[in-house]
Amino acid sequence: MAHILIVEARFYDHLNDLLLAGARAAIEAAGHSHETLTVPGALEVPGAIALADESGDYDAFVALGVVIRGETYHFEIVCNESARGIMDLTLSGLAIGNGILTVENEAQALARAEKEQLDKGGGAAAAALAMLDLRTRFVS
Ligand SMILES: Nc1c(NC[C@H](O)[C@H](O)[C@H](O)CO)[nH]c(=O)[nH]c1=O
Ligand SMILES: CC(=O)[C@@H](O)COP(=O)(O)O
Repeated sequence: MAHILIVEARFYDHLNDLLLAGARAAIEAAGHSHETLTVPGALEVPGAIALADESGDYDAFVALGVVIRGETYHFEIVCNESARGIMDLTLSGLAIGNGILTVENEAQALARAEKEQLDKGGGAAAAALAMLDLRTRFVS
């Protein structure tokens, strides 16, 4: 059984609750355990994963959050830099699924966060487990 850390950027409570439900259901359906770490926003997710990995307590990570475009360029920064930070950690060998939504409005976020619709939380958990399988296969 693997132990998964879900790192959630809790910027929109109701949307995160939906993403968490999907991710947790997917992890439990696969027979694994999980715990959740909450950070303020998407920009803090890569650092939190890196710090948590230092503990050696986790086999894989699921990043969750919602970034909704506002009035300024900050949307691009938050989206691109959180994704880049997560990708850098992936390329360093961590098993991570990225379920940070980057959307134009709340309606788009809801459709993607709800388990009964696009279930991006569950999809990110599945991706993390797939990467863990690869890590187990290729890294002794
Ligand atoms: N606007 C959103 C943010 N912004 C906050 C940043 O992620 C970060 O926490 C802040 O800049 C302090 O370092 N974060 C989200 O997750 N979603 C947003 O819509
Ligand atoms: C995605 C964001 O950072 C956003 O919430 C910021 O809004 P604004 O660009 O209107 O300051």
